[in-house]
Amino acid sequence: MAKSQKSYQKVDLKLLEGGKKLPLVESFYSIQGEGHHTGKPAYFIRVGGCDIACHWCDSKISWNADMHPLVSVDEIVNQVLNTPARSVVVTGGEPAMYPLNPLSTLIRRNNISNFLESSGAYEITGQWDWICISPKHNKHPLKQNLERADELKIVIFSQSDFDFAEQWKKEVSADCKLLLQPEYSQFKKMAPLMVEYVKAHPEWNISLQSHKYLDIP
Ligand SMILES: C[S@@+](CC[C@H](N)C(=O)[O-])C[C@H]1O[C@@H](n2cnc3c(N)ncnc32)[C@H](O)[C@@H]1O
Ligand SMILES: Nc1nc2[nH]cc(C(=O)O)c2c(=O)[nH]1
Ligand code: SF4
Ligand SMILES: [Mg+2]
Repeated sequence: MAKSQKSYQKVDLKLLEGGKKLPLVESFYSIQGEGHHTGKPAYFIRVGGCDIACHWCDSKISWNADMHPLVSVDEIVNQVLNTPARSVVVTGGEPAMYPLNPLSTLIRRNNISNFLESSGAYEITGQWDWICISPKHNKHPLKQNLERADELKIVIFSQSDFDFAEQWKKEVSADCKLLLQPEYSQFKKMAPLMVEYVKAHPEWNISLQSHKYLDIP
């Protein structure tokens, strides 16, 4: 059967040797485009595999883990060390589907900060300097992940997502950064509503996917 790009194929966890290897979609040195740390240089590690299937996902290429090679975390982190990067963003796909202890530990052992981007729908393993949770309608985040989130980033696709955002705000810590991010294709429609919402609810801030405007990965 041909490998499908846009369908989820579960990777055999045994092949990952407890997280010493991970399916790697891509890795690149760029600028954190989203969220509280927008504008900071960071090395990105995009892990393959996600079964959550957000219809507007901008990383559908990553859904099928089978499409991407298993790469050792040593090799991945060695690539980081060939750059001046001081921070690493681990994203996907849904990276929390995998044991992340070996990767998170190795990044930190090299005195590099590690940031995680996750839907929060799976138990997050590893030690992280910054956890961004972006809750999804298809599979809700786990309570324990919300409690340890440094940043809550809600994608605003339609008006009802403002209520969705308020629902998750109740579950995060008092110092968690609260961000609303326009779904990219709905920018023109939702951005003006978001501006009014944030002016009326100043605990929320706006996050734009600035890398898309800078035309960088
Ligand atoms: C591709 S996801 C990977 C990490 C994880 N699966 C998650 O969803 O948080 C990275 C970030 O991009 C956001 N995102 C994905 N597609 C988007 C889109 N079309 N517009 C705005 N944000 C998007 C997600 O909500 C998430 O915060
Ligand atoms: N520049 C840049 N910043 C990002 N922040 C989060 C991203 C992601 O896909 O998780 C991302 C991304 O894909 N590119
Ligand atoms: S959870 Fe993240 S990677 Fe998975 S489909 Fe949604 S946006 Fe894409
Ligand atoms: Mg992205």
